[in-house]
Amino acid sequence: MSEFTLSDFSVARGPCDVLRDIDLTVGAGEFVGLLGPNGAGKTTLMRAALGMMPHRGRSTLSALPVAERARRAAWLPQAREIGWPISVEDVVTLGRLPHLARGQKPGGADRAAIDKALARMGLEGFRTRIATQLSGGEQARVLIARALAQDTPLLMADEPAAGLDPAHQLGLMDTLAAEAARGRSVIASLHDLGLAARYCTRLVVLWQGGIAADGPPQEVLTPDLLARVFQIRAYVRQTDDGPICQPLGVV
Ligand SMILES: Nc1ncnc2c1ncn2[C@@H]1O[C@H](COP(=O)(O)OP(=O)(O)OP(=O)(O)O)[C@@H](O)[C@H]1O
Repeated sequence: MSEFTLSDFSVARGPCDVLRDIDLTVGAGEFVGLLGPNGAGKTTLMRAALGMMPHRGRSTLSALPVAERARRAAWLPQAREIGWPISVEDVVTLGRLPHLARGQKPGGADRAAIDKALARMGLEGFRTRIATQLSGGEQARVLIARALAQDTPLLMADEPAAGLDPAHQLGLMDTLAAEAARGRSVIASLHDLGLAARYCTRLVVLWQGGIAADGPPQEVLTPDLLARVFQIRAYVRQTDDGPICQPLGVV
């Protein structure tokens, strides 16, 4: 089942098209790593697809009424700062708002989703902490937990691993992969090609306004693509632990 489709999708920022005539469909169970050098349009694609930015062409998400969109897609933006001095539990509870009628209090199913999201991000001991008093990486984990608690068929995340320590990066990628394996669609922009190769079921590479490559990691991360798009050479191997991609140098 397709959770998300873009057709003839173009986005202008300033006088130029950043994305031109993109066609992309993401199905249930896919964990898509959205790759591309700085400025390739990864954030633009996700924000415009969600209807947060004007675009031409069609996005099945932005076509939905706002309330329905929030039940279909959770969004984790690149900026990870939490603005209000409220508890971690209250921040994560905000993820349940799309499922509540106006003025309705969270019920048993909401509490269960909140508890599960806190546990997935290793935040049970942080419940009552004031979110603004946490470290940058801890705040990032709280916002990821909020997106998980939203419990939507689609999860879109802009550089979710940025700022996390190695154990929490791996834990996060395990979590996102598990969400996809359970039938959700996950789209995450990533700069870490190693994490992308290891965890994503599919990589979509944006470059020069279009899709330069789209497929399983081992088919996408070729020496030619790495040199042409990323200007790097890398060690890429299939191992018992999955594909490994370690950048080695600039070409
Ligand atoms: N307000 C703006 N006006 C004009 N151009 C913009 C504006 N915002 C972004 N851009 C340009 O749009 C292009 C795509 O930006 P975008 O943030 O989507 O890239 P990205 O792939 O997410 O980059 P990064 O990896 O650096 O986060 C960039 O060239 C950027 O300079």
